[in-house]
Amino acid sequence: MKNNKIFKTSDLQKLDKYTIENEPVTSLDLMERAATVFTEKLLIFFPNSHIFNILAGSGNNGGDGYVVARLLHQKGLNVKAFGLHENDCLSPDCAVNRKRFIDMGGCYIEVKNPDNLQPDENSVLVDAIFGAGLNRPVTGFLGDIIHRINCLSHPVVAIDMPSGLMGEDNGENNGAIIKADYTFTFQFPKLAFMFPENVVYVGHWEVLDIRLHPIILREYPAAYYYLTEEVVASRLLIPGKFSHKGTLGNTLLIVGSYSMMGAAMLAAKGAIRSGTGLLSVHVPRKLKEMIHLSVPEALVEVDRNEFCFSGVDNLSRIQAVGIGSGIGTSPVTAEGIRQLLSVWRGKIVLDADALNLLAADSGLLELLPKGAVLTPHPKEFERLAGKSVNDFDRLNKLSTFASLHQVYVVLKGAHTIIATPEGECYFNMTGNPGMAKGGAGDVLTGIIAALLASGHSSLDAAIIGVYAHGWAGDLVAEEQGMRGTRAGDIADKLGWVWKKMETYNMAKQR
Ligand SMILES: NC(=O)C1=CN([C@@H]2O[C@H](COP(=O)(O)OP(=O)(O)OC[C@H]3O[C@@H](n4cnc5c(N)ncnc54)[C@H](OP(=O)(O)O)[C@@H]3O)[C@@H](O)[C@H]2O)[C@@H](O)CC1
Ligand SMILES: Nc1ncnc2c1ncn2[C@@H]1O[C@H](COP(=O)(O)OP(=O)(O)O)[C@@H](O)[C@H]1O
Ligand SMILES: [K+]
Repeated sequence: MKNNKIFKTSDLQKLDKYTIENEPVTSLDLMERAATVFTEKLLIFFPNSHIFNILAGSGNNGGDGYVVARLLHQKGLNVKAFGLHENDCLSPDCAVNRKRFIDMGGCYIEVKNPDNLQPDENSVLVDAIFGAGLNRPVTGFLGDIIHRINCLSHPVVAIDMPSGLMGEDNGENNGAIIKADYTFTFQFPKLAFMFPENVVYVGHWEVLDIRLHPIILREYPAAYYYLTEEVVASRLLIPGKFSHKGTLGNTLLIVGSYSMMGAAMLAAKGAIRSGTGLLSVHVPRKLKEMIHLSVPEALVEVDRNEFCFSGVDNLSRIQAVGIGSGIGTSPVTAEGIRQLLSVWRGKIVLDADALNLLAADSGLLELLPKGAVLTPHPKEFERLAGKSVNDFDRLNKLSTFASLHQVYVVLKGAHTIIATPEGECYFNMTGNPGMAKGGAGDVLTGIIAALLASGHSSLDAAIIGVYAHGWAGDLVAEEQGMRGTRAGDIADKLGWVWKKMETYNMAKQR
């Protein structure tokens, strides 16, 4: 798990230095390696383009740009490099590579005035002005250049980072930032790529492996991680030959109210597809038949109240509770939750209205068992933790909230974030906008509850559940497109996802 780290861009120099000293490799060769994988990727995305204009700054990002220019030139492609240097103070590797490009007859144009930047028609622009070395907002000459590039209609591909974007916090970044269509970044995704507000700059991004030293990647600390199939699948518990419904956990879902019955069914469908031995669904009396009909495998437990949740009596055979989807926020339900949290110290996942009730009464928050999993979307999280000024601020609030209350918080979004009480955050990489539909979150609650009941820790249930849910959504989108994706389809595809993870897991064990 610890290998998929999102380091800070300011740590990059140390990772770089360690690699250079211990591989060993010269910094020039490392630059050559990085620019080579970038060029390969560029040509996959633009195989039929013959005109490339490289926009090169004065640091090592610019150095990469000059190497890319040389490699494209060597392939016989039409390349022009624009030198965007405020003075002639280039980094040593940038200077060497600019010279190499010019010496081999490459077309080099030095731009001293933004108006003189005239890219070729139909060219692909490669942004190599700034990368990870950016340490202040871009203004002045280079700011004007960036504004000018953003007004053009050419496709823009950024090397490592869109120039002007800080790796982490852009809250106070009022400088110019390149709006790239693609960003091919080195070794690990940068934290800023995870934030919705930066998608306009980063575009579609991919990580390129430039083989920084494996020891430093493993040892160097990070607080942020991203999820991959390998790390997620390895956490999934596989039922043994002699497992039976009694050993695979009994999940209790407390879901639904008279006006929100669909949420109950979707959560139940998510759970029943996620390996729980038994599923009990606690619903108001009015919903009893619907659960029987839509999820016949579930045991249905009926609330004393006809229309909404008001309390549970017997939790003795339950391994995990999932509560919230469609329960409403009536005072009766708030009292029911208080009663539940006063007695239940085991595994629990809380979603939707359960979170809204916690937000309305901090006394309830204090009753949460240690290690509870909360699955808010951004609005629900705002109710719990207050407004955030930007995405980076929200991330900090998320971490603080998880540590303060000793809970795992799953902040749902395009890159759902799982924040732990220890201050770590895991970013999910599966899922697609087709999942932005009512009910998708209810399915997730069911999945996480079932994973908790079947023996997974809170962290593993959250990580596996989020990843699997997004993957199932991707499979649905592949088959029938994003527009037609329904929340229920996500639940139906889960079987495939578990099968793939189990196969992966078993192949690893062999
Ligand atoms: N290990 C890896 O992953 C590898 C990384 N490689 C590549 O190196 C890139 C990082 O290179 P880099 O450190 O030279 O920084 P880069 O972004 O080119 O900036 C240059 C200089 O600009 C300055 N500056 C900062 N902000 C400014 C501003 N607003 N306006 C004006 N000036 C500003 C600042 O210097 P200062 O002015 O502070 O002295 C800074 O040092 C990385 O993104 C990747 O492409 C690969 O080649 C090999 C392996
Ligand atoms: N653009 C997106 N990319 C990936 N996943 C998404 C996207 N939009 C929404 N999702 C996922 O869909 C689910 C929506 O959940 P939620 O907002 O709680 O909906 P509901 O409450 O209606 O069930 C979350 O798991 C979220 O991560
Ligand atoms: K760049």
